[in-house]
Amino acid sequence: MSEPVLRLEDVARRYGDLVVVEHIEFSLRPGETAALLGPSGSGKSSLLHIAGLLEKASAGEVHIMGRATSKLSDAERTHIRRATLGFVYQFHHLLPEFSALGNVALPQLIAGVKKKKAEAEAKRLLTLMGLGERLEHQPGQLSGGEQQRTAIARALANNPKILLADEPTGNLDPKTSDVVFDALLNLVRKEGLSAVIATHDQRLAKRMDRVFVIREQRLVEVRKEPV
Ligand SMILES: Nc1ncnc2c1ncn2[C@@H]1O[C@H](COP(=O)(O)OP(=O)(O)OP(=O)(O)O)[C@@H](O)[C@H]1O
Repeated sequence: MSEPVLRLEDVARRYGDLVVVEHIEFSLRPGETAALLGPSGSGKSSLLHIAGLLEKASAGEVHIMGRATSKLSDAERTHIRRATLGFVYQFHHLLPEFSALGNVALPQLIAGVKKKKAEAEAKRLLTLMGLGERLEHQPGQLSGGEQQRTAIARALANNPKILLADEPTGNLDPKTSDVVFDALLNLVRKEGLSAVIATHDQRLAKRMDRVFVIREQRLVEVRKEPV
């Protein structure tokens, strides 16, 4: 069996006296996709932020590609995050003055990739997301679903190993949500990525390899049975 790309070991998140989650054990292998379900306020975003090294756990350890991260400096955590992780949020956070191509190329340019190569990769990803005809459109000229597909392409632009998505279709109508979710899963599988996707939508969750739910501060694997 291959080593997990992501492992949470006895992780807890507390805010003062409020225990959001505790004793969280989770591991994800290369190429696996996992859905993260749970009622509003149960801690899905908190867990994704901890797994994505955006926040520190109150207790426990986060291993990324086999490396324990809790004792690393902020700079080292940022380095691992940029090299290994891609993020998609409910709201796309695209830069309005840049084209779709520019938005997807930008993280690569920041990482030091040459402009021509960055734009070629941006074009490849946007085309895979069905936006080959929309490369020069600015976010304001794109539909909500197209904006979110651009944000997904941007999350994959630095060739991450793990995609972390927080309600990536939560802001879309059901039909658009299906189209965007399909595009997301297809791209994740084609690129051989692992992914954790927080969602309220059990129907979408069932299309992932594994299904987890946060219940009474704990993470429970429910697989594909009804939650
Ligand atoms: N910075 C903070 N300070 C205090 N409490 C916080 C903070 N951030 C989150 N919380 C609390 O932690 C709990 C979990 O929040 P979180 O955003 O992780 O839940 P969620 O499952 O993602 O919710 P939703 O589905 O509504 O986005 C909530 O009760 C929230 O109020």
